[in-house]
Order: sequence, then C-alpha cells, then structure tokens
Amino acid sequence: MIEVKNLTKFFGAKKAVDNISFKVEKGEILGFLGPNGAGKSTSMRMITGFIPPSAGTAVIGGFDIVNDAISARAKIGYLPENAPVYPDMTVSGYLGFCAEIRGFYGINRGRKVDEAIEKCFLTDVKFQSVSTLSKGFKQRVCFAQSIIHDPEYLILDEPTDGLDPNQKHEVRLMIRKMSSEKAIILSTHILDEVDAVCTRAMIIANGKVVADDTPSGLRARSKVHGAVSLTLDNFGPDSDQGKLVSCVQQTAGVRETRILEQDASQLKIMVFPDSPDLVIADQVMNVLSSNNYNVKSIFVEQGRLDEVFRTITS
Ligand SMILES: Nc1ncnc2c1ncn2[C@@H]1O[C@H](COP(=O)(O)OP(=O)(O)OP(=O)(O)O)[C@@H](O)[C@H]1O
Repeated sequence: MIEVKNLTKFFGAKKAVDNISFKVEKGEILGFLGPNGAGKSTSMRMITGFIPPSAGTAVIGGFDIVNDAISARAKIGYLPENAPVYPDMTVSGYLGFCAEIRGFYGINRGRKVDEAIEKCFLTDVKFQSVSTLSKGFKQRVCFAQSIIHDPEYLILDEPTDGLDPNQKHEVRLMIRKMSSEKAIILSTHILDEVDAVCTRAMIIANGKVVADDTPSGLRARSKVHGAVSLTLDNFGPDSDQGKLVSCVQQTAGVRETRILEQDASQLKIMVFPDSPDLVIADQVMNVLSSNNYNVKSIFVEQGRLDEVFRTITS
C-alpha cells in the first residue's frame, strides 16, 4: 500500500502541496488530475523521495520515504515528467545501466533489459542512441526504466504524454495489465485516460485534494447526469415547441425540458428528472410516441468529466 500522510511542500512562501493524505491499495490505479501548477508533480516527487517534504511523509509498502528512503525507493518505479534519459547512451545500454542500479547483473541484467524492451515496444530501436529518438520513443524508454525491476508501486507522471494514439492505447493496456499486482498513481491531463485506465480519480487544485472518487462517481456529479437527450425528426422551425415542452412536462418525474438546438428538420432537447437517479427515459419515450412525435435518437447522459473538472477546479 502507498500511504500518503499530511504531505506538504513549500517553495519559499508558496505552498505547492497543502497537507494531502490518501491511501492507494494494490490493484488500484489512481489518476491525479488538476490544472497546471496544481501540485501533481511536486506530490509525486515527494512520494518517490526525489524531493523532501516540508511536512508529512509517504509510506511505501511499509517503508517511510523520509526515514527509510533507500528501502522505500527500491519498491517504487518512477516515470518523471519530460522523460529525462541520458541522450548519449543507446536504448539497451541505458536500460542495462538502470537494471544494474536496481541490483541486476550478468544474465539477470540482460533478461530484465529484454523484458522491458519487449513490454515497451522498443525492439526496433534497441541499439539506437537515445538522442536520435522521437519524443514518444524517449517517453517509452523512460517508461521501460520505471518498470525494469518489476516494482510493486508505480508512480507515472503523464505516462502517455507525447505518444501517438496507437501508442497511448498500448501503454494504457500495459498499465491496466500490470495493475492487478501493483498500486499505481498516474497523473494526466487527458480526461478520457481516466475513464480508460483509472479505477479512482483524485482532483488536486491549489495543492489540495478537492475530489476523490471513482470515474463514474465523478461523472455522476455532473449537472446533466441522468438527463435524457433526444433528437426529434420532422420537427422544423414552424413546429410548436411550446406544445412539445408541455407534453414532455406531463411525464411523471420530469423537472425541466430544455431546447438545445433547432435546425431545418430536427430538434434536440434535454429532459431533466426530478432527481439524477430517477429513470425517466421510457416514460418520456412513451409520451412522445403516443403524441405522434418522431424520436430519432434517445440516450441517458452519464455526465461529463470535463464539466465536473471545470466546476470543481474553477
Ligand atoms: N523547484 C521549484 N521551485 C519553485 N516553485 C516550484 C518548484 N517546483 C514546482 N514549483 C511550483 O509549485 C507549483 C506546483 O507545481 P507542479 O509542477 O507540482 O504542478 P503540476 O500540477 O504538476 O502542474 P502541470 O500540470 O503543469 O505539470 C507551481 O506553482 C510551480 O511553479
């Protein structure tokens, strides 16, 4: 388990991280979200022992990162921001060096390098110098060094930054595959990534934790969660919007009907239930059909992470 306890960091008078506490169990993938400068990277640097906290600590698999840094760091794999890798080394030379630092020599060193190269799709550039790699490949090399010792705890600062969509997909798959026996914290600006990878999401703003929930729990905080979106066909600008709205409003459990968009032949509306958990889609559909409205599409809004993120952080 990773246990973060009252972690705080001052840079001069600026409080970059403000007394954050949380736990991450094995099997969890915790997404760190937050605006630029929120304190995500600073928190990760403290959890991995790269910078000392001003107050508080993190306990990694039972080892305190402040009082027993070497034991704690042995259990962590860390992918820092901007993939700092030695440019003059070849990919396999660099990973061999990382494996040695982690205590692997001889045949074990070679095996660890080969495994990391395979997992991170680096075979084609194995003997290429790091300085000649594209940004995405440098990122993958840095990812490879973070998993070379098969750590129980992985801290990944924007792991898919700079990768193309296919590589992003591969890396997310890899993270998910590894997660059953690891506790993983990753930071990201990509809200889709939270849905694709994370079991839990934490929003940080001004150094403080402002939300900690599952991705679906966060989405459920959206103002449109549970609302029903409909598109009506054969409903042009001359059709009677007022009549339609009063027809929908007759449905039990409907709080509000909002007109979203009118074009030459279609109308889009959103119907809000009295409470977000009330299911009204079937009733709304029945009322519209029995009044001869032509429903082209209908779906229940799950809520939007970007909207929730903006509401919480702005
Ligand atoms: N070494 C440092 N010296 C002074 N201020 C720092 C230092 N490192 C970070 N900061 C400040 O601490 C705050 C938090 O920075 P941090 O890099 O942790 O944010 P972040 O959430 O990771 O942002 P981003 O999403 O842009 O990477 C920012 O105001 C930043 O300028």
